[in-house]
Amino acid sequence: MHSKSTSCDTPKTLVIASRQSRLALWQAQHVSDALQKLYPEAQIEILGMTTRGDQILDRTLSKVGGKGLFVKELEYALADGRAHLAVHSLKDVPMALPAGFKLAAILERADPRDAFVSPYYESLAALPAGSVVGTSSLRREAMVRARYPHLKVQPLRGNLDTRLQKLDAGEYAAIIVAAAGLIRLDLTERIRAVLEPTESLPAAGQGALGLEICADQAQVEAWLAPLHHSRTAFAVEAERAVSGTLGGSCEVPLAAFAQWDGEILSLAAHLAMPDGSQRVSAQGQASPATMAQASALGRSVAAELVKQGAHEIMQALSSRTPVEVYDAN
Ligand SMILES: NCc1[nH]cc(CCC(=O)O)c1CC(=O)O
Repeated sequence: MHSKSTSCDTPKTLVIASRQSRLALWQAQHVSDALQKLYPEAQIEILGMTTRGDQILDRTLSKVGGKGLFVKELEYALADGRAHLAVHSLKDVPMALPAGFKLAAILERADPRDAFVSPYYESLAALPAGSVVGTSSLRREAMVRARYPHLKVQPLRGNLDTRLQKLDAGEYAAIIVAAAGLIRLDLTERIRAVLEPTESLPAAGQGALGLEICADQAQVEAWLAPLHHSRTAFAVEAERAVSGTLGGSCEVPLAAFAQWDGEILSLAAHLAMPDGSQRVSAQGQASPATMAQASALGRSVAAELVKQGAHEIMQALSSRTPVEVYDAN
């Protein structure tokens, strides 16, 4: 059970639920360090867990599971009181959390960009015709196929270390992964080129971490509040609203990226067919002062995508043969 909160305003113990991949554990440790700094007296523990998504990595994940597969076990630990919070890559968190859970804090975003990794070539543009690029993200696949139709895209599964091993084994000429993951794992030197948002628009939430708790744990929420970074939270709220409005899941090649310039939040989004054949895109700007206003920005950009034919693309996508697109990190 959760230790009953008393009137003390510092925690005695905080247990962080985490998946067991190297990236997930790094992220949990990062949050643990930040909490320890805030609460030097507290005992902070990481509870490593294997999720269903991790267990069936070697097999093809059905369309049914999706992002939820990687967060559910962590939510059971929260609900049981075995852990007070769970750390997630926000990109992997479904738009709507199950009843009884909430995101208590969003941490300041790290590098949101995609990274080009190759032992052989310095950029996508330098790859000879017919080169095989590894990625299991439909968004990245659509980008490569639209911009570099002479390249081949092949699925690339597994956590970051596995993906790098497959690259080094010669299965791919290059791979595209999130810069943030490589930077966190001290693999920055593997990045040959970062892809600017104008070239590869990031996925909603990429590079940001979210702390999930039981919705009724107001005391835990208050303890986590100092870690909340509200400019990041507004940006990712706008991005996630695009995805939420379109009914986006990890099966959808949707990009949504919001960036602050002074008091202006600019949001760009696009939805593409993975073969690069069709694409709708939209932008919007606002000066949100509340999460609701940030979300409204996302909904208006989504509405523009719909006007341009997003539903037709979604329709075409859903009639494709399901492919494995999800990667565990
Ligand atoms: N899709 C899996 C995933 N989820 C979070 C990250 C990286 C870290 C982040 O975006 O915060 C990755 C790896 C990748 O996309 O290459």
